[in-house]
Amino acid sequence: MPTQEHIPQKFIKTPLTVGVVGAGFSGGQPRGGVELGPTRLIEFGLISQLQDLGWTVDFDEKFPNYEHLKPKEADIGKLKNAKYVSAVTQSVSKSVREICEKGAMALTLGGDHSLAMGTISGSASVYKDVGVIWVDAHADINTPDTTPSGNLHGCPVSFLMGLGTPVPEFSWLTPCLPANRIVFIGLRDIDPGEKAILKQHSIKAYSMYDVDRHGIGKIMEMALEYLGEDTPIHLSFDVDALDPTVAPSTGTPVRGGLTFREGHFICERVHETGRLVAVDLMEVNPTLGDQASLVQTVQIGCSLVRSALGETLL
Ligand SMILES: NC(=[NH2+])NCCC[C@H](N)C(=O)O
Ligand SMILES: [Mn+2]
Ligand SMILES: [Mn+2]
Repeated sequence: MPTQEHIPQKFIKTPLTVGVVGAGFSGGQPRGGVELGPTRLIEFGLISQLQDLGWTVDFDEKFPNYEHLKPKEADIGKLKNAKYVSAVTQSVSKSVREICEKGAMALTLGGDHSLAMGTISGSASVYKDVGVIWVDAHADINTPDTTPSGNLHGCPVSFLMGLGTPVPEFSWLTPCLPANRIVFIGLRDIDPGEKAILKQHSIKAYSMYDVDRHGIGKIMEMALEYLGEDTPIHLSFDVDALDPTVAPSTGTPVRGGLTFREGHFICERVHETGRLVAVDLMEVNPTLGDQASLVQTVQIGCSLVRSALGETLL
């Protein structure tokens, strides 16, 4: 039974359907455990919570297992696991595209943030003018040339934009995200090469300084105005955007992050536009920290998704 009335959705067909991609993949970074994110989110009741909000949930109980895509020689130069990341994100891209083609909302549960190469290329193949709201402590815009770590979860945005030296193994990923179709919110840990890229391409980015200065309400109005009135929106939410006291179980925590309410407000405000077409919830690593940290982080993951799909306080 729907517990509340829905804001009219401009791009999603009724009856409202959400297609869930459980992307248990950790190859874009070195810490194990983030591949268990989707399993835990679902164990904590996410599917039925979305049904309670009135959504039809299209979800294949058996998670896509990506092991069979794992090549023997995975690295390419300093890019760690690049062949593996390429194969998995290509598969995720197809899943997200198929969901969007049906007029359903695509919800991808990560897994590490390299998966966004797949999710955003998938949504952008259906919605050509999609605007991305990227909520993260990090900009994830290192190129193969600038990455200090070689971890591809720090690189998806540059791959989607086609920046830096092309990597032949990623030739399936044609640039689909112009620099003026993304807004960052929550940044506070940017590598020098990333800073230069953000400047050079005049990319719209709100750091935690900006959130403190203007307040999250104003930041969201500016972000939405920047992307335009009619544009479909893809929300890519890295749980490490939240302060580590709020969401501790994540691989690259950075202090000084978004509060519980600021994180939820972003999701609520995006829902309210009626133009959300895809959501990513990334970097929940239920193996980091103690039991209380795990429960707290997984629960907040579920509630962020609910807010993006229409849960309201009143
Ligand atoms: N999705 C993330 N948590 N990304 C963290 C990236 C950290 C760092 N900038 C790197 O390139 O390695
Ligand atoms: Mn991050
Ligand atoms: Mn990220």
